[in-house]
Amino acid sequence: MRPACHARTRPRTGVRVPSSSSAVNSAVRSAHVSTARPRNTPETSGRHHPPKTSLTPPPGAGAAVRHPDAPAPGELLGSHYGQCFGCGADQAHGLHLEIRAGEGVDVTAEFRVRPVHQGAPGLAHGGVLSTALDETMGSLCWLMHTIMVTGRLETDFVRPVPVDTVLHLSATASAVQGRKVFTRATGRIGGPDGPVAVRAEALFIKVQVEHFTDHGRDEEIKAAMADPDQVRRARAFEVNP
Ligand SMILES: CCCCCCCCCCCCCC(=O)SCCNC(=O)CCNC(=O)[C@H](O)C(C)(C)COP(=O)(O)OP(=O)(O)OC[C@H]1O[C@@H](n2cnc3c(N)ncnc32)[C@H](O)[C@@H]1OP(=O)(O)O
Repeated sequence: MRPACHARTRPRTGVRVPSSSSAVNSAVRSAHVSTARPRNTPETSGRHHPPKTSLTPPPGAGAAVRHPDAPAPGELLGSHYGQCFGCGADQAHGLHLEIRAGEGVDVTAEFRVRPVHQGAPGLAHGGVLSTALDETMGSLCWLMHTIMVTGRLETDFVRPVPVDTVLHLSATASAVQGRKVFTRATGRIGGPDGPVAVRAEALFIKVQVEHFTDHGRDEEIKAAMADPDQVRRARAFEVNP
């Protein structure tokens, strides 16, 4: 049940489509690239959170703890919501991640990049790769029996990921402090021990189920609450925080 929005900021009007590869090259070369560093202030970010260091667990943060009723190691976690872009089976263009529990507070998953996930020709879109990492880290909530949402996510894109590549994902929760859960993830290509193509660190914030019911669009919330399986899961979270 997570919102996934992509705002297109580039104006569509007045864009010339180059007709040859040399025209493409010159269009690329002449693109204006700003070197100004964005300021991260309450005015520009909307919130007053320290940027980089907030992904590093502070001294005194505790270890993430595997819930006694967490899925067994190797068990498929299943989708939390059929329409989820990351794990839902009902999303035609979604990532269809099937995520498995690890032995600690960790998970693994595989993601095959499809043509609908392209950014550059033949290559996965970086935002899609971030989504795969985000979803994998978000699924750690099942191992801790807590509900959490992404507060901050930082991705390193180390290698390009071609279409049809299987990205071998793994994620772990490194620490917990109050409502903050510190996580990290990697995506490898060529096998589970292959070279790292993408990696991320993220800060998840524990929330109550009202985070979704208060803010989600009514029709989806009503449908989700009418689904007995969703209700069972939401209740399980509330009685086993
Ligand atoms: C029916 C139900 C079914 C349920 C299904 C479950 C599905 C799960 C799906 C998973 C899908 C996959 C996952 C997805 O895609 S989840 C979708 C993407 N994420 C969101 O939409 C979240 C939107 N943001 C919010 O709602 C609020 O900002 C939240 C809830 C995150 C915090 O607002 P809230 O008012 O509650 O808390 P707070 O502001 O007092 O902050 C608390 C603490 O956290 C620290 N902090 C906060 N933000 C940041 C930041 N950016 N950098 C650094 N630090 C940050 C903050 O400093 C403070 O620290 P401290 O002062 O305590 O030290």
